[in-house]
Amino acid sequence: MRPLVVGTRKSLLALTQTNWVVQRLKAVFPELKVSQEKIVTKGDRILNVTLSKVGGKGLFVKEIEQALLDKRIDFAVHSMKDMPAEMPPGLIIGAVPLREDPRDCLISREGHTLAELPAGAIVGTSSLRRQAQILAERPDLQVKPVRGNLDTRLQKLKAGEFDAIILAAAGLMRMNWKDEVTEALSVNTMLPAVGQGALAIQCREDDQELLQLLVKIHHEETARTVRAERAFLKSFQGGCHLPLAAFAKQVDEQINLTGLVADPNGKKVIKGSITGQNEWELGQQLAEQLIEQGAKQLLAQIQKELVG
Ligand SMILES: NCc1[nH]cc(CCC(=O)O)c1CC(=O)O
Repeated sequence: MRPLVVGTRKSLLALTQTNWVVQRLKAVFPELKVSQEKIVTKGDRILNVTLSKVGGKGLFVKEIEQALLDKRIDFAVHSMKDMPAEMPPGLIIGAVPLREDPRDCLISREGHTLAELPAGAIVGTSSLRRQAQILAERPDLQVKPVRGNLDTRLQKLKAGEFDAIILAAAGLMRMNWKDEVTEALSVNTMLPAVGQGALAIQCREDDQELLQLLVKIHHEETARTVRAERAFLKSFQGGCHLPLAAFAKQVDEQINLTGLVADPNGKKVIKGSITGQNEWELGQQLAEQLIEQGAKQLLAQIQKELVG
């Protein structure tokens, strides 16, 4: 095998995820040589701006995809949830490793769970998906935006800017920060983002040599569940940063997919579930089910408010 170059963002989480994948490859192929190329993405350069105002998804992957197409790098490790529904021609997700904990976690300064937070407490999140579900459960709380990398957000919490923040369990686990977690929120209370907790290893679709290595760290059950979630996302042309959530699990050979579209203030939540075999059909059918309940109009209205 030729020496490989892996492209990565330079955030602590991106580096940790990339190293995890490289270690797993090296465990299977001890002779493998992999060097690292750090890439600064638009999302990294504008960390102080609310993502929903600048177009959301895709911000963290564009420059990396260009480096793949230019052959400056051979593969890249992304958080699946940062991947837009569509991918540029010539690139594919070559492997999806075993998913980490898909849940969201509450981290509160004084150790209060979501149910225990006092009325009026300030919860930091810039995700409309998290905001909507928190306010649906606890309309008496306040939500304030928070940006920055995981480490920055934890610092802001400790500095007293918020009473609690919400972060993906997966990031905290991978960083070895699970002791920070006050409460892992059930997927019933807080339906995760599409692909949350999973990684996407992206490469050129004609790189057979590399694809043969990547199958060794592929986890098909994770890939199936994520396909169902991404099919749901794609049905809403969901490139954007909207209050949309989906989570799938495999039960026996069946996939059970739950999806949600909500109003950012949590007053309206459209939610449904579906079970079946074919991931793409499930995602589309569930989307149709929610569209019949008004999901399209709700998203269109939110999009208008974000742009306006
Ligand atoms: N939005 C940024 C982002 N992208 C992936 C993760 C965490 C890891 C994952 O979900 O796979 C995070 C941080 C967070 O949302 O708390």
